[in-house]
Amino acid sequence: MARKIDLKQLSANVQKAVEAYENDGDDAAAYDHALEAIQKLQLAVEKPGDYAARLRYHGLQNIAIVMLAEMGVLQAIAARPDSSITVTELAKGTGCDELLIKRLLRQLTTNGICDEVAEYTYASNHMTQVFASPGQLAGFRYSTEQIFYIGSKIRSYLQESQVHKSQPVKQNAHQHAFGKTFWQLLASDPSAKENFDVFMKAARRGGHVQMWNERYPPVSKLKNEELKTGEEAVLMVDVGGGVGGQVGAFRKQCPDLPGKCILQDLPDTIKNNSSPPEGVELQAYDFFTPQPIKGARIYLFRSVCHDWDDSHSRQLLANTVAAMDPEYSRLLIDDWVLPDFGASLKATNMDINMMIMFDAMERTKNQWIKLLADVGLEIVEIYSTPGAAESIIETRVKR
Ligand SMILES: C[S@@+](CC[C@H](N)C(=O)[O-])C[C@H]1O[C@@H](n2cnc3c(N)ncnc32)[C@H](O)[C@@H]1O
Repeated sequence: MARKIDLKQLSANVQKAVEAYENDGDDAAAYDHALEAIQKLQLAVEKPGDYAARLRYHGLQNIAIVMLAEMGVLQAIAARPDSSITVTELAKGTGCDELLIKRLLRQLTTNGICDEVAEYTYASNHMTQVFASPGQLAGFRYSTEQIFYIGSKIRSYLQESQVHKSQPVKQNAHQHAFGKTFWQLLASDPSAKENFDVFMKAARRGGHVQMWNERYPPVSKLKNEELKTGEEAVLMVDVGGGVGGQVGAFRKQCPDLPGKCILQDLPDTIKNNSSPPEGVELQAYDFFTPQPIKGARIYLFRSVCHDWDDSHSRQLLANTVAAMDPEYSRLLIDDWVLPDFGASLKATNMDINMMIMFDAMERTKNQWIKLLADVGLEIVEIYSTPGAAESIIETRVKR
């Protein structure tokens, strides 16, 4: 039965939502509402077959972006923010084939990633500047090299594993495709490892990411607390903190608070960290072993548990819980807290990403409560910022 759709109402909704966004471009909720209204209208207008084709060929856009980035074309356009550039100039400047550049840029301009201002002449726009940045390009490489490859094996994965029939997972989809876990792959492939670290360090969700300390109001009250002092006192440990963007931002915000700030990650990540954050100590640490830093004020796990299934998450959390001072320490999780109804596409994308990479997941509030209780933690408060993807879950040792 054909659905009855009130296009007039949907376009009136768009107008209203866009006006609200125009009035306050910094209002994250207004931004989300505007995009949601536009998407509803687009889906109401678009014919199902066209929508299916759009999704089917979506990956080709990622492929074109990666090719143009490898060729240096995207960066060359972005390097000229105030003037246009012809295909002949691009071919000369990059040493790449003119016809290939024309074909790939035809694709990119239809997507608005740069502008076609005259025949075979292109200009950078606000999208080009962001898309050509190292962090975004690392993200596109990750999607083509990791996600697409797993996608090419997903049917054989289901057939062999029968996970969809609730069979226990012996291998996750990444292992099935690559013959190794994601972490083993990074350990054996320095270029994939470097790419992943660049991706993680960047504002990978398009510049809307706020650092944890901007989304966790109690940071501003730390100065009023009686914090531990002395050589051994530790203010914050960023566990599995990657290259240290989060702990670095915190140290910068609170340079005068007593206690060390420590960045922990796998030995290779620590060894390869060429620009460690100022005022932060680096420590190689495997979070499946006992936490060596006892009684820190804050232990942060940002985008860590979502990489692991419940059993591994319990192990890695328990290692730090054992090191906490029950009165003084707080363990913070910075991850998605999914709603039980009406999850966004951003959230569901990340959940499926975690499923195929790690047989892991983004969790709902009830799933977090259960997982944290299993390791002896209780939730003090969940801080969610409008427009931000993840929430900060503040926990303490159960009383
Ligand atoms: C998704 S990244 C998140 C990085 C960082 N917290 C952030 O939000 O940008 C997960 C991090 O966990 C680290 N990791 C993976 N296995 C680990 C282990 N066994 N011990 C310590 N860190 C580990 C990875 O090297 C990576 O830096």
